[in-house]
Amino acid sequence: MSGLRNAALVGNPNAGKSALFNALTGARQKIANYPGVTVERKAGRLVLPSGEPVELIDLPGAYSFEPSSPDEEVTRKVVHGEFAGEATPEVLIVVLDAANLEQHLVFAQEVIALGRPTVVALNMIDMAERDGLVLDPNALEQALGVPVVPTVAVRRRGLTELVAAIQRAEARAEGEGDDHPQPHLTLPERRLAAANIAKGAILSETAQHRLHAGLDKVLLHPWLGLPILFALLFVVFQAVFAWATPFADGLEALVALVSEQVSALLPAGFVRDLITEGVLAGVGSVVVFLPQIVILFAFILAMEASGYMARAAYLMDRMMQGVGLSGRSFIPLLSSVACAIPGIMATRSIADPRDRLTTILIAPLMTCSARLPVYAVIIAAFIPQATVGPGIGLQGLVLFGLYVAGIVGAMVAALVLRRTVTKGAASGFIMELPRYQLPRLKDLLIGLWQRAWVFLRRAGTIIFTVTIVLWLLLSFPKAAPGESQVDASFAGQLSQGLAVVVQPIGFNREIALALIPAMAAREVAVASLATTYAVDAPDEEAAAAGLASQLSARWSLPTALAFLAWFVFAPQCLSTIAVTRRETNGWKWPAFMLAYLFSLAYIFAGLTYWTAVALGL
Ligand SMILES: Nc1nc2c(ncn2[C@@H]2O[C@H](COP(=O)(O)OP(=O)(O)OP(=O)(O)O)[C@@H](O)[C@H]2O)c(=O)[nH]1
Ligand SMILES: [Mg+2]
Repeated sequence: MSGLRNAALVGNPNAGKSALFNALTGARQKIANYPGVTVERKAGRLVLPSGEPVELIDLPGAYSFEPSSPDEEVTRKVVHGEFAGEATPEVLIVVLDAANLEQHLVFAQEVIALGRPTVVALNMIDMAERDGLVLDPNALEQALGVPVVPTVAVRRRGLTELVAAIQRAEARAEGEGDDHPQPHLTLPERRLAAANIAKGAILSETAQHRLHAGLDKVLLHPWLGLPILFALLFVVFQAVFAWATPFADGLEALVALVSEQVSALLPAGFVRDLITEGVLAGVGSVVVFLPQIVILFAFILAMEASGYMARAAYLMDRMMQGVGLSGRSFIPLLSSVACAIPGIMATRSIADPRDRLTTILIAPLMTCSARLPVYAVIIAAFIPQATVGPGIGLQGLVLFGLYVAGIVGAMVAALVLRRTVTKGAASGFIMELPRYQLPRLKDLLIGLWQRAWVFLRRAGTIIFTVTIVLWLLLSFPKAAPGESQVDASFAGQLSQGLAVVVQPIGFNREIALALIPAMAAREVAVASLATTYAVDAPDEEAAAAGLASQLSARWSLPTALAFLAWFVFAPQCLSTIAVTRRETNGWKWPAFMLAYLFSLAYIFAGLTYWTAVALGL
């Protein structure tokens, strides 16, 4: 063979190929702790102990020779000698992550089966040791039929042995025909073999490592994984209602007590009404949902800290591919459960611009925590506290349904967008799973405190301000005797036009009135309704009744259901629109987002209302 001898580093992403390449050639390839760092071939020079130079090629990581992304395509072409201007590598150096042996052996077998002179670098031995794994390189060598050299690329351990093995392989390449191509196994066969080979090569593992591997077997099971995820989410929403009720009742009683005290202490008039009808009724009606927010986030934070959330993204990947997105969109969408704003910012990690735009456009459909008070107050007012099965509360079930409606809406929207406005194919997704960990109580409490604080600060700023402005607009001008105060007020008159528009979908005037200030923040809808009914109450006693009982007395069930459907879709949040403008550099996409979400909200609220009316609910 003429020219320089050559050898190529192949293996799964994040195995340490580039780290080995740098250590062997003195190059400075970028290495980083996530898969997909190297995306093109890079060549360097390695001098063998015999003094002969070899061209060493660093390749992008791949999971198989059936490429699913452009970087994997590069790997396949180079190895098969189809890469223009590149000779077929004589020697293949398979790099394995010793701590993820079973996973990495799947592709390794495919490489070895080519029958080319091959050397296996059993890399990251240090990580395996840290995990409590003791490996037997000889057993691995026997099973694979090629030399295996343990290495720690970043500490240059095992490099001399590896270079010696490469030299022997180059010598074999000269002889040619030493290694025989092996029969091609199918993917399931290779998976099974990988499991067996890994088992044979692992001398001992700690109980903890076994536990974690066992957990993954169940939680990531192709059939069981998703049902377990959904069952878990179901439990979360049950808990949001079941556990929060006593605390929410307590808070509500406290707000009522303060309101009573204020009424008793202050003389009747402007200030007293402002405090009781505006601040306490309005802001108080939102603050009582603090326990629910805290419970929801306790679950989310625990799932994140334990390492389960990354696995949920992994599970969702297939489903996301089905609608033209990848698992990479999962984390931004999941953050949107807290709030669409950090969710939309998190899309910066999505490389494909169309993937990213689609994710931004559907992020507001994920149920953000600002919607929780809206949902919760309507559910408390209209859905009985019944159980529909052993331990399954109807209220929690409805809440779960609303979250699912948001997710389904987002997926359908993505599907449609990917076929129309943001046309394109799904891009691949790879993700290394983090270690399982018991969440630390202190971190959990800090996280919860931060969430609670964000919620309370919103109540004390945006919601407080908007509610006071609304109260002023509702309270003036004063109604003539016999006339309704809301009818007579500025706010009442202002909302008249909107009331006509939303009347066909079953919304009454108070809802129309609530929709405008709720653009500032969704929770304001609750505060606004509470303030409106407090101002409108015929007497003190009616005014003091909680918002839920006011609603159940004044609204029909179809109206309440239509209101819920509206909030699943409506983009009632100016900050989300603003952040979309910033992230997409213009008004085109936020305008599009507003238009399609309001249309969906109107259509689904209307459908819900008229279906409910037709069913005689
Ligand atoms: N502890 C330890 N870390 C290693 C070892 N080898 C590589 N790493 C680290 O593992 C990470 C991945 O290494 P890379 O060399 O970028 O992996 P790669 O196989 O080139 O990955 P892609 O280019 O994505 O295919 C980096 O953070 C390295 O510092 C090792 O032997 N021990
Ligand atoms: Mg690399």
